[in-house]
Amino acid sequence: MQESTLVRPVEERSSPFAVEMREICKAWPGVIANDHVNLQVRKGEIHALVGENGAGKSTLMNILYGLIHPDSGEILINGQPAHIGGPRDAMHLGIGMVHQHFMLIPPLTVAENIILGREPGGLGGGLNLKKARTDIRALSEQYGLPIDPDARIEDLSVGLQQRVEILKVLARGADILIMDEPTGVLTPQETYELFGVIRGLVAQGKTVIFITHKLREVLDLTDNITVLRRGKNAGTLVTRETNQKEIARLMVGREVLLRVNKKPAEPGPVVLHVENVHADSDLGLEVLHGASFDVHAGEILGIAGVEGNGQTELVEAVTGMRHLTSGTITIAKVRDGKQEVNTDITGLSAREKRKMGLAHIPEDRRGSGLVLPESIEDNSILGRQRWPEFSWSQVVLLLNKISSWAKRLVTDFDVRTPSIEVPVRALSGGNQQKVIIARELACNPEALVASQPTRGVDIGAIEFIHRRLIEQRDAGKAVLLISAELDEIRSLSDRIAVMYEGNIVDIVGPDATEEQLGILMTGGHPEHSEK
Ligand SMILES: Nc1ncnc2c1ncn2[C@@H]1O[C@H](COP(=O)(O)OP(=O)(O)OP(=O)(O)O)[C@@H](O)[C@H]1O
Repeated sequence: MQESTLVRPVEERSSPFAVEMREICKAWPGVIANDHVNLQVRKGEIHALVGENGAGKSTLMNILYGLIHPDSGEILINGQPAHIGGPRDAMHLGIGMVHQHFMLIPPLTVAENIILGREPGGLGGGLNLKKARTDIRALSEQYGLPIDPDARIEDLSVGLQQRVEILKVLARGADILIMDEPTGVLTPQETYELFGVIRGLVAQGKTVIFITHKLREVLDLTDNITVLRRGKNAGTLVTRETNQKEIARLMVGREVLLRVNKKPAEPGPVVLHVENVHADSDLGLEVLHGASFDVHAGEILGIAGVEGNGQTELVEAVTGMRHLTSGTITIAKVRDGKQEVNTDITGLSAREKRKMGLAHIPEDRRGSGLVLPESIEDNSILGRQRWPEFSWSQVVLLLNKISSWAKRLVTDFDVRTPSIEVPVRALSGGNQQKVIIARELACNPEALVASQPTRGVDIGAIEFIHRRLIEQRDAGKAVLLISAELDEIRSLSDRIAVMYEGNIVDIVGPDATEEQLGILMTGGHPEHSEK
């Protein structure tokens, strides 16, 4: 993807601003999300908007799209002052937003979704499905976004659903596309394809504002970068004149360790034993075909695999969220380097497994990790309400205990929030993830299952989370790490189990190359693998 770093001719770089946001201010209760923020995006460029979780990126983009009203500040679109009272105004100004969480209706077709909410006078007009189909085909062709207009959204992969979102925005006549972490939900292949699409869009005169936490993507794809830090401008950079280290420093305000520092593992006895596990998918088809592995005390076992090869179901089976059709799972307590008790936890519920010492950082933090409308305080004891230390026998004592517990987690894990009463919905993605990690680690587990632990979180938080996982390992815990990021798997794991078509096909050492792993992940057999 190296050739992709765009070096634009000078004339083009000095083209007029498509978007100019001046001195934008927006305060939420207890936090200033945008504090006199400025953003200048030239027509026809890919502009990266980066910053730590909670830096104010989504707030700024929601203001540009009219979803939030700024307290003060000025917006100019194509050099003209603009009043953006709502998304309808934004659309009229040619601004479109590709949301992080798709806004599509799953049982409807692509064409029906694109028609819905379309502005009269836009593509096709009215509810003429036939015309819509033709127009979608034309747009697909023009921008290199092939899609079947009659496919149902629920039958499409995440990558294709995103394609529909992009088409929807284009069909409404958008010239300026805001993309809020579009790669967060994509596989590496889908990301690669998306980059091709984005390059095609700007080649045809569109302007793209691209929010991401992945600095490699910033360097590969964008032309200029605006960095926000704690609600303020931290800097603007020309992509081809900068590097990961400089961007990271601007984002976080200090040097960030981009590689993981760790000493060699000192593995002890087996803590988590998974043997010959079979389980069915939601549709009743077998997805796990006898997966087996052990995780030892004091080691991180990484699971690598192309997404969709049973990793999600494996995590659910191990943590008690999916029924096993056969197989065995045991967890052992290890004290002073020796196994004390070994318990069969195969058929236990998630709550019972947690009680036996199995902690879980779930993949889907918004769905199964947190209760979004509830406070940090309430979320900090989620799954532990029935534990003896939180007994209801002395209510006042109990409330004080929960409050000081939540405060401690917030301090220890650097959760950026004005107070513990704040609903977790109002926290940024990375801070939500920290609440889950704090809660799970604070119960001193024997084994930790960490599923996509750094998805959607910023580099400062990634460094923090990686350090915590290694601390768990060094404290003699067994850590099972599932991640779609091969770099993350390779830098953290002491051994790497490769998953392919519902099975663990091999377990290799930490020095396996990306290429060797890639071959295993696609069903091949490289020569150098060690059990
Ligand atoms: N609706 C809201 N109510 C209260 N506070 C909010 C709301 N939306 C955002 N905030 C707060 O405003 C600040 C900026 O949040 P914002 O979502 O803009 O950050 P971000 O840079 O997009 O973060 P992330 O990378 O995690 O998505 C955070 O402190 C967040 O908790």
